[in-house]
Amino acid sequence: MTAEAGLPDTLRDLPGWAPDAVELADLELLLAGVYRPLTGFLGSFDAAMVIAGGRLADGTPWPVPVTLAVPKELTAHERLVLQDPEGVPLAVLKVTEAWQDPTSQGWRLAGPLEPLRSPAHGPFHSLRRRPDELDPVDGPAAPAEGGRAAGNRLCVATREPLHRKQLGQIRQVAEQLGAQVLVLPLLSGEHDESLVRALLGVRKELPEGTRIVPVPLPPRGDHERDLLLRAHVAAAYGATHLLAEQEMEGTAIPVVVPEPWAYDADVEIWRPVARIEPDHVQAELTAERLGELLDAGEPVPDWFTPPAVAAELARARPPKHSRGVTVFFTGLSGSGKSTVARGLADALVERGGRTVTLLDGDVVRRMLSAGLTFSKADRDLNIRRIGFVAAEITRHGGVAICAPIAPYAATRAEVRRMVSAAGDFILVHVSTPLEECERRDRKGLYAKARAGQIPEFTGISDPYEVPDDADLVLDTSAMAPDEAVGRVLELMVAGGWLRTE
Ligand SMILES: Nc1ncnc2c1ncn2[C@@H]1O[C@H](COP(=O)(O)OS(=O)(=O)O)[C@@H](OP(=O)(O)O)[C@H]1O
Ligand SMILES: Nc1ncnc2c1ncn2[C@@H]1O[C@H](COP(=O)(O)OP(=O)(O)O)[C@@H](O)[C@H]1O
Repeated sequence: MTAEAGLPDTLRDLPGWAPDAVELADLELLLAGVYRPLTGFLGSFDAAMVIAGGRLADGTPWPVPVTLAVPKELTAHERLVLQDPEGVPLAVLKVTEAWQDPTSQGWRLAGPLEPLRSPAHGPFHSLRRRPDELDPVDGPAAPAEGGRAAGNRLCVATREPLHRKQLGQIRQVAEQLGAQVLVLPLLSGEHDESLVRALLGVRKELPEGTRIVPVPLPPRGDHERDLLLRAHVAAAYGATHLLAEQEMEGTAIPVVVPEPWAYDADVEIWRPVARIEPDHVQAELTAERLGELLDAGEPVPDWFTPPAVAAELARARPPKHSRGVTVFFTGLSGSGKSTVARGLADALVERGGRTVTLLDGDVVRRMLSAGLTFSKADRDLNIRRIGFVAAEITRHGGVAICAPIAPYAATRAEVRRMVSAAGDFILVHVSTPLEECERRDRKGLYAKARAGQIPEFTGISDPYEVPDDADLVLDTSAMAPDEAVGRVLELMVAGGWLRTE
């Protein structure tokens, strides 16, 4: 793969590489100066020091390894063009080190970056700002009661919408610090538009002059290091304080933990708990209860969150009966996947109210995956393709029914992750024993496999990893097809994906 035409001649012959989503976010932040003092991807020594002790090799605190994974073939080059997923060149990496990750053994490239152009798409791209594009904090805010510190900027870096409680807390802390507020919606690739819209929707509830600047910062899976990184990002954007839910030592700028607030149901107002009369009723809506309301399509109460936020919450997590869902059947050849999947698709179409797409194993092999073999690599690719299509169907609120063998647990888990980012996922293991499948031998394939005419035949000469995470297990040797379909429908009704008839 070489970089696209349109590049300066000197770069046109360089190899190109499209980093994954987290690396691209890192690239954008590196190029924008948000990750200063970092100017490129880390080498082995820096990465090891960061992982072990949260510091670069020169002792500078840095919380997360910012690294770039590449295939081994790309490790022999001195320069590499980094591209977005569509092949648009973003930067040139000047390779200073090719190294192998000691845990995964995967290859990494380190080195400084030379920007070519800024990544220029994604929802709300027009709101993005480099730190140097943000106005400096203008002097002291209009002085209120007594001496306020000059030039304070309070950063609220969030992956969640702000409800009435957080809005009250932010107003209180900003007032105490005399600070301008900077809200950084942290984009992770999932429901980003909803998050930004929900935050724009409450701008008028935030102190005047509040800025909202989306920043691509997917979570790293370690709460503490995530918070440390947020503090670095906030500092790069000129923040003097970071609002957080927990105290933390060693942050780039001080963390401010707001005092607890609650809803005083007697006077119908959110306020600091310390200011609520002891005999007044305090109300809260737990995350769990909020999820239940959204799943059931019930309104989120106005006392909890402004209507603009409630509307975005409902859009990001629609009621289950209209939320996209993938029903993924897995099992041996002849176990009954196609029969039950087809029966389920028919039953759903008959009930109405849902759009249904059936991605049967055999049909996919003729269409999406024509030409693929039954090697492990090709089976995995086949399942990933099915997962990609199912995730898109799910994202658009449809029901995707898939019925491949999908013999490998890790690949099924990958599909579960892809789909779950877009909606819901139900795994049905059609567990009909091999003897029964072989007895049925509808296509005569088992006989051929036993005769050695089909190498790598699942269950005979190729593995099938039995799922331990199935939401439903169906042994069709002991039930009629209608009953098997009925079981899946029951599960979908019980789970709220279908309304009771
Ligand atoms: N070697 C080998 N192993 C398993 N199956 C084989 C093989 N060769 C051909 N077939 C036929 O292909 C169907 C399975 O394709 P899948 O796409 O579902 O398989 S996989 O998920 O990619 O493993 C499967 O269809 P089903 O019987 O519907 O499962 C078989 O008919
Ligand atoms: N309860 C059942 N559910 C599904 N199939 C059944 C059942 N009982 C018998 N069968 C038969 O088993 C065979 C299963 O084939 P198929 O649905 O193509 O399986 P797969 O897609 O897993 O290869 C069909 O001939 C079907 O009629």
